[in-house]
Amino acid sequence: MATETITQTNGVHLNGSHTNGTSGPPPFPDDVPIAPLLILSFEKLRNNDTEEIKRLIRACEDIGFFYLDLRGPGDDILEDADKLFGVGEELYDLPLEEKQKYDFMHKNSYFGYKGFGANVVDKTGRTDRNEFYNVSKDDIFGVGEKLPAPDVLENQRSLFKSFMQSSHGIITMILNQLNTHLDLPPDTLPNLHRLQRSSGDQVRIIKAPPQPMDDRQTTLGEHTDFGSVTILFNRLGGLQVLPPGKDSEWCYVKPLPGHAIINLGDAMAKFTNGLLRSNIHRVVSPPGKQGEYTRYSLVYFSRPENEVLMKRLEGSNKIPQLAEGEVDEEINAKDWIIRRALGHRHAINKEKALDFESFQGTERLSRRAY
Ligand SMILES: O=C(O)CCC(=O)C(=O)O
Ligand SMILES: [Fe+2]
Repeated sequence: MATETITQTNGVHLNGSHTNGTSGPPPFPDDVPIAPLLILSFEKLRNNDTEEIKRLIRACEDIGFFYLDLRGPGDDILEDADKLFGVGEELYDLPLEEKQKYDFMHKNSYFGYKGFGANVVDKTGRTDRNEFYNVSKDDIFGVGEKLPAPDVLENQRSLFKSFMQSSHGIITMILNQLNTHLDLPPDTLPNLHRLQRSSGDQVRIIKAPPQPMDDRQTTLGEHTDFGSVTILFNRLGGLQVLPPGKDSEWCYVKPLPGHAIINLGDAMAKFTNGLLRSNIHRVVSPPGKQGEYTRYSLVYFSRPENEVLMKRLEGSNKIPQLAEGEVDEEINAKDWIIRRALGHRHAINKEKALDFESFQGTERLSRRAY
């Protein structure tokens, strides 16, 4: 598929709007529980709008998820995202044997392809219902190993580079705002996430086909993200978050055209000893009639540079002390992410893949009741 023709698929404009009432996926239903996430403006945040920054802090402390309205200053990344959804469709149309050539788990790498059902999603041993492909930022920026990739991806390196650069820019802005709020020494957080240094940053493109009506299971098991800040583009529903609180229930995150969904990961919870929240989420079948359609999603995961330790940061009076007798594990971001990302791959872990505790990130912190 040529890049010029990928702006429209199944009657749905890839920015999420419905273009005709007949052939495209139906709108997100209005009778399912929806997470009340704050909608923040990229424009206002970048211009240091005081009220918007307060809302950012509230979102990062309370639930660790928010929408970011990208329209205007983020039009470039919105366009890149549209194109990458098209690239994703081409990628998953490749024959399975071709895609499997790019599964690098046996080399202890989580970059490249993960086949349908390759991860265990719960303690009973059920497996996931999606395929995904991780493209490494270090590879695209020439600061790490160049991995083999299919032509549909090789031919789009400049598109990946542009999308990664914009994503990294948005994340740096968010990290700067959090750095100021936390009273950390200037640039502490951005300096742990430099674009030209080796890290586990990656783009992920996910495909989840429609599931049979009578057998709809979790597509992507519940988890917290492994790194720092995640930027997510959704077209169809299916993402759910478990808000804080003892009796809380899973709520859908409704996709909004022109907006990204942003969430914090384990590193931000570890750096701030739980002051900032890395919230549990999962993906299920898209709700209502959307469940009859293939769900693609696009993600940028930012992670601390490889050698950064996943522990409470020094230098801020706002970050709570560790509890008496508590010590942070001495593990760097690289090993943390490998442990979490490859832990549930049953082909390399056999029965160990069911030992969920040993691959946990900050889920327990996320489950804390207020
Ligand atoms: O597909 C989505 O909406 C979310 C994916 C996700 O949570 C992940 O890949 O970590
Ligand atoms: Fe996630």
